[in-house]
Amino acid sequence: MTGVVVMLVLTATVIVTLVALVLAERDMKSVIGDQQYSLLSSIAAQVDAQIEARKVLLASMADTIPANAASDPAAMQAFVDRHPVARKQFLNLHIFNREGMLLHTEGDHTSTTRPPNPRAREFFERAMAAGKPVVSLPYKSEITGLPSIMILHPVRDAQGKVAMLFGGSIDLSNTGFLDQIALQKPGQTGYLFIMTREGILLHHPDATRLLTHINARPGYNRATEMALDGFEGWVEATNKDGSDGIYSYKHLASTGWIIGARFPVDEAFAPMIAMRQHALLAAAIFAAVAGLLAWLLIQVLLRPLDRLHRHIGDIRSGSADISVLQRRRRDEIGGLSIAFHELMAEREKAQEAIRDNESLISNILERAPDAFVSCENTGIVTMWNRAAERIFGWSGEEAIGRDIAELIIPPDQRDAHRTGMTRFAQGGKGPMINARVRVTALHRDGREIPVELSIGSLRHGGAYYATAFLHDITERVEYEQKIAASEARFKQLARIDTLTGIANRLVFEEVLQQAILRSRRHRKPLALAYLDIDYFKEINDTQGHGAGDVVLREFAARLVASVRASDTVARLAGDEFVIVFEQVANAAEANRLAAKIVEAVRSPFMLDDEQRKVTTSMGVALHEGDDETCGELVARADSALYAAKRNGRDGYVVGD
Ligand SMILES: Nc1nc2c(ncn2[C@@H]2O[C@H](COP(=O)(O)OP(=O)(O)OP(=O)(O)O)[C@@H](O)[C@H]2O)c(=O)[nH]1
Repeated sequence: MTGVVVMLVLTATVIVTLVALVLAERDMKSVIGDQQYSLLSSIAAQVDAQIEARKVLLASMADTIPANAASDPAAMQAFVDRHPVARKQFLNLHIFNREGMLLHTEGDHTSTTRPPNPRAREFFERAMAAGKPVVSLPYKSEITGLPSIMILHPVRDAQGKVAMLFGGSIDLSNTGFLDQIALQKPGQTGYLFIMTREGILLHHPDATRLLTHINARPGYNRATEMALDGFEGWVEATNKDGSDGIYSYKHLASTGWIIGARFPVDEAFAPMIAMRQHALLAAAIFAAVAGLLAWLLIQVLLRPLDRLHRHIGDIRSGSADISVLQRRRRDEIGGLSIAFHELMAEREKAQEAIRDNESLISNILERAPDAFVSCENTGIVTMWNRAAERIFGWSGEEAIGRDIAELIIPPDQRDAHRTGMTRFAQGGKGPMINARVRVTALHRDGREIPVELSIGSLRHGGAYYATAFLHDITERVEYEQKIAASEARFKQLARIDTLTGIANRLVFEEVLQQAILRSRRHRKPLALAYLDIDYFKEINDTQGHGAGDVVLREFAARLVASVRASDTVARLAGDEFVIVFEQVANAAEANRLAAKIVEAVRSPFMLDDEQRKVTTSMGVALHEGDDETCGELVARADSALYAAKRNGRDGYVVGD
């Protein structure tokens, strides 16, 4: 954070400095340009003044020039000698006739009578027409070979007619005419130059370019084009060598020439660049100092926060308790300490509650009546309570850290167990999770124990655990087995007549129904016999109920012994019995069977070592595959029985 603050201070300082520099440089450039143009205007005024002064000088001399000066060199010489100033101001003084023929030259004492060239001719005519001094176009001096100009003044005779032309030539390089200009060049590397409005250079630091056109060099300079178009003022432009400069242009009032100045940007802005470097350096130093101060300030401000941080670390490591927090401070740190103290106090309380809960849960699990086992998803046991020790025979110490499969899973179930654990480890729940199932577990001694298993899954500390309650149901299974055996006996009992041991009414009804169906299917008749012991009540009454029971048992036994195994003998109630004969060929066979049974009963019964004659009456009904119901068949057999009774008992009747 401190670094961020320092960086912010540094960045802000640099940005402010750069913005200030950009604004200052823009203003400074404007100042330099304006200054440059002012200087140039002043120089232009000086040049104008120099030309005007020479014009005036020439005019004043022309007024006093001797009339014979053109024809008498001595007179001309004497005249010039009387004007030493003119000798200094002009390279040569000349006298021309009206046709432009040079009549006399003073200075180098050479003379020529050559007629003027067309350009000179035009210049002479202009001078004569003007009637006042005029300045020539620049030309190359025949004497010096240097750029020169000439001021020409018409000289009039007594009649006011132009008698001759008086001229003074000026060497633009050597007469000191422009020396002052050169001295006022901008900076060290800047320079001044003069060109005609057509672009012919009259003055330039590069002497080879004199009297050549400014655009004789290939390339383009926007400032030059602007100047040739009449621009006055200053402008920033790139020259033909690719170098930037500030260009100023001013037109001379006297000649229309353009005086220009070039000030290279490198030099013009050198102070500004230096100032920029100084400013940036100063800004950097300022920023560094400000950043350092900010850092120190932050350190001081953060010291209490550091202390708080240290205290929190001590509290976390356990080397201090929450009382070390400085809650008396009346600042933000104090507020933070109070809030943190409260938070820690609440946390400690919550942790204590969690510990209590964990201890309670641990105790509950440890003392649970059922075995509680937890294991990692690899099967390694992590918890094993007392009930697990008791039920499976392994102590907690022995079991924890071992594979649950080795401890309690019967060998034939281990493959299935491992498949389930692998699926659990891969995140799948499997059908066993959250289900209550009855399985077999293994005791340490090899016994298989039936258990009721409830498996759950638990995520703790980023890992998944399988948890299981195993309830030993050995006693329940034994009890259930006993109940099942008892119930089986009770069915059995429900289907047997307890006194005689033969089928009861329930079985009879089932058997009859099935027999009728079979009879219809196989188209074989069946016979139903309905029997009743004759005068049975009398036996009970005379010899007691026990003797009656003996008769009933013996009677049933004789019936069973008299029929085929596929036939069914049942006692309906009291002394009433029935026999279902399956696959009876016809009524004749039914008669034969009935006779055989009646005969079998006739043999005396042994009651209390006494013989007693017992007889039975029997009604038989034949069923031959029609739609007759069980009830209808029984009713027919019953009425046949009554018919037998009516016939005097101890006999049978086979019904229609
Ligand atoms: N000892 C004994 N007697 C029974 C039992 N069930 C019914 N009885 C008796 O059997 C007798 C049946 O008599 P009935 O069949 O009505 O009359 P019966 O004396 O046999 O006369 P008929 O049938 O007309 O020859 C009744 O006295 C019943 O109390 C039993 O399980 N044991």
